[in-house]
Amino acid sequence: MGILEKISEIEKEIARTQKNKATEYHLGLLKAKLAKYRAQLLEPSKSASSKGEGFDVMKSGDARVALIGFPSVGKSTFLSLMTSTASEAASYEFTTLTCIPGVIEYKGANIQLLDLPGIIEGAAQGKGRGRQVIAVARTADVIIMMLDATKGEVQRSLLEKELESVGIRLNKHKPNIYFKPKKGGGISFNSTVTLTQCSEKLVQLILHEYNLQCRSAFPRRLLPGRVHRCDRGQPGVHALPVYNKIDQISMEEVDRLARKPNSVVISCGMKLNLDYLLEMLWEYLALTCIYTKKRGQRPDFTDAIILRKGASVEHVCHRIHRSLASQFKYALVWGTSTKYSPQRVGLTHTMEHEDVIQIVKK
Ligand SMILES: Nc1nc2c(ncn2[C@@H]2O[C@H](COP(=O)(O)OP(=O)(O)OP(=O)(O)O)[C@@H](O)[C@H]2O)c(=O)[nH]1
Ligand SMILES: [K+]
Ligand SMILES: [Mg+2]
Repeated sequence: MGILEKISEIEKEIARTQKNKATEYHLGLLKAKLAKYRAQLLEPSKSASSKGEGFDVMKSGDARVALIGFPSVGKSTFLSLMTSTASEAASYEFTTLTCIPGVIEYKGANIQLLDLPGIIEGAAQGKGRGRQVIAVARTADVIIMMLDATKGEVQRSLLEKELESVGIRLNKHKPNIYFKPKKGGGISFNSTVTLTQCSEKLVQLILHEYNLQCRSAFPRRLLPGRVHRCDRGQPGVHALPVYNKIDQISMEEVDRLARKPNSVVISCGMKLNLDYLLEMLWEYLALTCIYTKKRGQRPDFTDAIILRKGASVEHVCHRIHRSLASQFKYALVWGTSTKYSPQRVGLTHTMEHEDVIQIVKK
């Protein structure tokens, strides 16, 4: 039996099982199985990826951003506008059939931007190219959820549903369950709220289904009737909702969309608000630019070291040279991360955006 058939079998069984106290465990297990199979749908299949379908794009640059959305919302138009790569755009759906990479150069960073085919409802279950598209999306640091401003709110919730069903975390939620590897093995159960709809035993069964016995679980909040995906500590991908084509709607409507939490409104056609989108993207990516300086010389502002937010002096050392950290004596740092400029710091000092660093070796 293929995965799709297994999924539909389980869905049927869930539908015909009466929901009550006696069937609670059974239903919980069915849902856990369902979640497991759906996740398997996204695992890259050897046959699909080797056929040169253009989905195996090499990661390059300092970060990766994927454009996800329904057909004809303007993903390719956006890529062609923001990068030097041209991706064919047209007024018919499914113009783009592969993954097309471009590079956005911003604040000294090279951000890889991926144009992808439009997804359709049910993409998560493997409809259309959904499976490949979502597999690429999972490799991105940030997803731009592109929406057509003329299409109304329903589009956004459909897209969010697709992404959430495959465990792509959207900004509004914190993960409900997370895991920390535990050396001794076994499951230790902890909840930070009173459990009214589920019990420790059910959680243990679900975790067992996921083969996670050797990890400890800390469910924060278990919602009735829902099995939460367990991502085995994988960091989530953050999604930024962007409404395109605002040139087609009224000012009132633009204003309403722009005020929604975490949303950005743009028009690729009229090049409106693209700078703001880049700023938001930069914040979502949380990258930090560090400039280096040699003793007695001015900082080199032409060549920044791009690191994740929260990076330490040690991270900077590793980026410059593999063995630098072992020869490290101290560093002088100028910028917002220090009280004085320059300040003498050690390897654990946390760098901030646009700090200047001079490393002194032993
Ligand atoms: N009015 C208006 N039209 C736009 C805008 N951006 C894109 N379009 C048009 O929307 C249509 C679809 O654009 P594409 O860039 O092909 O959209 P896509 O999301 O890549 O589509 P698929 O690859 O088919 O999924 C084209 O006719 C574009 O010219 C915009 O800001 N305003
Ligand atoms: K199109
Ligand atoms: Mg396209």
